[in-house]
Amino acid sequence: MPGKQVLVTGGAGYIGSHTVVEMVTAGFSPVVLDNLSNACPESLKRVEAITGTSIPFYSADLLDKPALQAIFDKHDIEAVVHFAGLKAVGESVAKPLSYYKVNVGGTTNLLEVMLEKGVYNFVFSSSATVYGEPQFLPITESHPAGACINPYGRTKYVIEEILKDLSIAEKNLRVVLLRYFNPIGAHKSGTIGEDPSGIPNNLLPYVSQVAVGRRSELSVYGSDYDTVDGTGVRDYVHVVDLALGHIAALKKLEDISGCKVYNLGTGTGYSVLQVVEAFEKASGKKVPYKIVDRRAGDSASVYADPSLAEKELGWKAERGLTEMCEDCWRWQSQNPQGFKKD
Ligand SMILES: NC(=O)c1ccc[n+]([C@@H]2O[C@H](COP(=O)([O-])OP(=O)(O)OC[C@H]3O[C@@H](n4cnc5c(N)ncnc54)[C@H](O)[C@@H]3O)[C@@H](O)[C@H]2O)c1
Ligand SMILES: CC(=O)N[C@H]1[C@@H](OP(=O)(O)OP(=O)(O)OC[C@H]2O[C@@H](n3ccc(=O)[nH]c3=O)[C@H](O)[C@@H]2O)O[C@H](CO)[C@@H](O)[C@@H]1O
Repeated sequence: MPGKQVLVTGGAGYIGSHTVVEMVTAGFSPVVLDNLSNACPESLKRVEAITGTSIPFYSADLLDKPALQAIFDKHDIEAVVHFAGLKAVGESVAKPLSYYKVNVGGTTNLLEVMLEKGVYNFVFSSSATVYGEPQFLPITESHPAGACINPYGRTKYVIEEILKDLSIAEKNLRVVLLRYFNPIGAHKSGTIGEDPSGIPNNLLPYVSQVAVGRRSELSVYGSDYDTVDGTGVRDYVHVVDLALGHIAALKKLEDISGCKVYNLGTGTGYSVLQVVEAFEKASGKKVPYKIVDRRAGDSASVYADPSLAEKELGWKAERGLTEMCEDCWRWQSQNPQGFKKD
């Protein structure tokens, strides 16, 4: 559906902003909704600079139904790519109601408005977190899901189930659920990237903030796992590859019915120490670290079988770990304080 308008919720955020760039390149017309609770308007200004296109933007909340209705009234929306939501695992344990309200309630609001306005194409940001502790590797889409270990993960699983139920009840509805593994990296320009507020929870933002001098050393959570060097193994996927996965999903919506589920990962796992080494090489900076206790809820190894996405979406991650680290470093070194204070 090139040329058609696509509502991108959370489009000012990390994955959303990269996806908006690729949507414009692919000929779609994104319309962004974001309440800026975890993003800066600057990110969209930079997306506009990269693409040379003006992007319609609404500073609105998913929980504000009239605001959602007004956007659908103003634009001829053909599909929705739904990134908006809360994503901090620790915060979800402390504030589960906020997570259920925003992630689940926000999504049901959005779906109600879509159906009311006759919009039936939906792509959802899910997560490998829905698989819980891996029972086998690599993880295929048929791996059992739902045994999530935190409220954030449960909101993703609940939303997936809602979408499956709804796509049975609403015969016109077409849904693609994308289960991301570990998105890292940044756009080649180095002008957009991941900009976490506060102390980063995830590995790459922490490593890059150590490399740029914002933090003194990395804590490596455990070195006694049954992995190549004892540290945790994950499937890191370049955010631009991930963004391209959404383009493939949007195109797929044209020829499916019901709800389809795809893993988006590379299929290769790297340990924490392998990532640190690759980042040091890419940045030319030392990343001091200390080994500490395991983090509660962490698995030894998690990586995808991404072959279904290749077969059915024609999508395959093309960018390797070196490129992910180089691009992450370009963003971090050009924007040491993220979007806010340069
Ligand atoms: N980054 C990851 O590692 C990862 C992994 C798996 C899944 N996901 C999912 O992908 C999506 C995007 O993740 P991201 O890393 O880009 O996160 P992000 O926080 O950068 O982006 C989410 C965006 O949603 C906006 N938002 C939050 N609540 C909102 C609300 N009530 N109304 C309107 N906008 C709201 C935020 O301001 C932010 O810009 C999320 O749904 C996340 O759960 C992320
Ligand atoms: C238990 C937990 O929080 N899991 C979340 C974490 O996954 P996940 O654990 O896969 O991703 P992270 O980036 O947090 O961690 C990757 C690897 O690096 C290690 N590591 C991480 C940070 C650090 O400072 N030091 C360190 O050693 C971890 O132990 C892990 O082995 O982020 C995902 C993306 O937001 C969420 O979907 C997961 O629910």
